[in-house]
Amino acid sequence: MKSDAYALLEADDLAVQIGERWICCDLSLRLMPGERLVLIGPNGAGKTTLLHALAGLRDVQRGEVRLQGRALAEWPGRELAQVRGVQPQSQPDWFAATVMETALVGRHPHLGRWAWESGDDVRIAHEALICMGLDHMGERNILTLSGGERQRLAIASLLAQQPDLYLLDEPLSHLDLHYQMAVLAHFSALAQAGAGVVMVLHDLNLAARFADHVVLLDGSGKMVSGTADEVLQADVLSAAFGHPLRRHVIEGQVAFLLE
Ligand SMILES: Nc1ncnc2c1ncn2[C@@H]1O[C@H](COP(=O)(O)OP(=O)(O)OP(=O)(O)O)[C@@H](O)[C@H]1O
Repeated sequence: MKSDAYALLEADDLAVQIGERWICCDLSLRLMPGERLVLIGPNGAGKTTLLHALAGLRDVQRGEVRLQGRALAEWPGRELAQVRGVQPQSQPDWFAATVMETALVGRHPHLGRWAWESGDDVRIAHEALICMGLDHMGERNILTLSGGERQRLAIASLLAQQPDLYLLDEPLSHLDLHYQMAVLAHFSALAQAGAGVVMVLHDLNLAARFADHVVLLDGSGKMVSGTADEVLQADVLSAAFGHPLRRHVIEGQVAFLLE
């Protein structure tokens, strides 16, 4: 990744362990505003763990992660939440709330300590709901939403947060084809406008289409990191996933076929 100018997210010589297992041992990366990094790898390889380490949600065994040049550990929680947003893999709902109330949660890092949401906050949350096709459901109880609708609401809450860096853990899960493309196109547009995007994806074809950089974790503590073109090669992926793949370019788009 580029090394000049100001980096949104940087990791130096990062080593991350979970239980007895090493997820990665010497990961260095530099994500500039406008760039999209995709994490791929087999089940259990450590993508969520690495995403959480990059988000500052878990300790690392060695190395440092910096956001806008400042170590994650040095960010006060509220300021951190204004600058980096995380969409977790799943969000269990224990209590009833409306769709609009849940979208407005994304605004909380921007509110004063005792302040209520302003008209601007409601407008931003409403725009996020429009973006995810949920604006007609603002008063619905979230416990009545389908899996895909709940996922779109989680993304709407994150959009309402308006951070500079988005970290997305399987943002496409439960989504139909239309919303898979809509979500990836929207985050790409945010990147074009200067945001940084890190996302865990399982679909290699979509990774090829929407990644600038890729980190592949193979599940044994080894990883391959580079541009999308460097990492998304049939031999590399076949070895990591333990299944032979062929890479084709169809009408200008990379497509992987399973053998
Ligand atoms: N607290 C824990 N103690 C030990 N091992 C754990 C713990 N939490 C998770 N793991 C293991 O760490 C590994 C990495 O988990 P992680 O969720 O990061 O993988 P992943 O690549 O995101 O997987 P998936 O594609 O299935 O979502 C898994 O093998 C998981 O079982």
